[in-house]
Amino acid sequence: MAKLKVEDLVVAYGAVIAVRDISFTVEDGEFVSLLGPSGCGKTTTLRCIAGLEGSSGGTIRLGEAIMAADGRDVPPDKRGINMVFQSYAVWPHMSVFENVAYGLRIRRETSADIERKVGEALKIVGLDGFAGRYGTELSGGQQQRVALARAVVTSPRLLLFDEPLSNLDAGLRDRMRFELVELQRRLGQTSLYVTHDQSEAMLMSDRIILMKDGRIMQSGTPRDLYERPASRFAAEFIGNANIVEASVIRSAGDRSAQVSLPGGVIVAGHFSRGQDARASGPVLACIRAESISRIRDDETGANCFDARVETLGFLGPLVTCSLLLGEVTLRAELPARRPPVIGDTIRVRIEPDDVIIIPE
Ligand SMILES: Nc1ncnc2c1ncn2[C@@H]1O[C@H](COP(=O)(O)OP(=O)(O)OP(=O)(O)O)[C@@H](O)[C@H]1O
Repeated sequence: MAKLKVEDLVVAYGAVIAVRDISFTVEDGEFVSLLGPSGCGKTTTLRCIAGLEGSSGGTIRLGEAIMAADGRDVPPDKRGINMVFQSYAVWPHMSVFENVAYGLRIRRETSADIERKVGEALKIVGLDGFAGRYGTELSGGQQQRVALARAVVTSPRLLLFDEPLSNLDAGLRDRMRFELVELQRRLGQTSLYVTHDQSEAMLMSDRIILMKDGRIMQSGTPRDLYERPASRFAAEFIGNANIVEASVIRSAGDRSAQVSLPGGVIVAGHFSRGQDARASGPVLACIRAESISRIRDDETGANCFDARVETLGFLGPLVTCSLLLGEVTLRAELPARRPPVIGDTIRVRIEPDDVIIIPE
């Protein structure tokens, strides 16, 4: 296992620049996700690290070794990196045992070692007892486990995942997310994971690198990105955010300010990096659906408002509704136990700390 260091990486396909000068590290044993919308360059970055795509500029280091520099790339089979694909890529004409043993046979390991290592890898992924089955005799989830066993059996220095769970049905995908992280933690395997699914990245990652148009927009722990989005893009991509055009009118100390929204004033207590609670002017206020709570009709204080219920949808434990506050419509999620009715005026509160001010 080793630390991955990517510096100023550029990948161009002719005139199309897929990755624009990005830098990041994945520490030894860390699980990091590249997250972003379709076409943002995450798969290209991953494939370039694997050596399946050439770099056009920048450096990729794994531990002390240089994998790519100045457009010169080490071949994929010399990198000590394994990759798990969305398509499983399990060979149907080979048994599970042979699928997993393949990388060890290429390395000319002894039969005894192959037997032992394949046995251990199949046990790790919960497939002991399946060694003799063929690829065609396995479910999608089982095939994905074979792909995982094949990836870990050679103890690579780095594991790469390209949307490995997106072909599985919702229930199995949920289970495999937890299993995969549990496996990664147990093996202490340095891992880089590509996904466009924000909840998957939030659930699984030590750190998330959020990409857009070939660039890194923000990186940090899932909590950092959720609580301190640095841009409208980050606020909208991660979690349920209402984004409202606003203007800081008066500072209320170093860490909070009064902010005017269409039809009202709200106290904001959270300022994203680069935003100063003392500076006035146009900004965006980010209010997450789950930070709006219903209170008693007679409650007063900072950020207590009357709101008219305009739409309502049942989500099981919660109802999702649009609320008209002043002239602003906000999406809120409220407990379903005592649901409001469309047309009701209800009293709500928004914690000042849950109002995040981001650059316009
Ligand atoms: N072989 C190629 N030739 C030309 N352009 C390419 C090639 N592969 C990718 N691109 C372009 O590079 C950009 C980044 O693509 P990439 O596949 O890395 O995005 P992505 O974020 O992984 O998207 P997705 O989630 O849809 O796979 C896109 O604009 C894509 O059209």
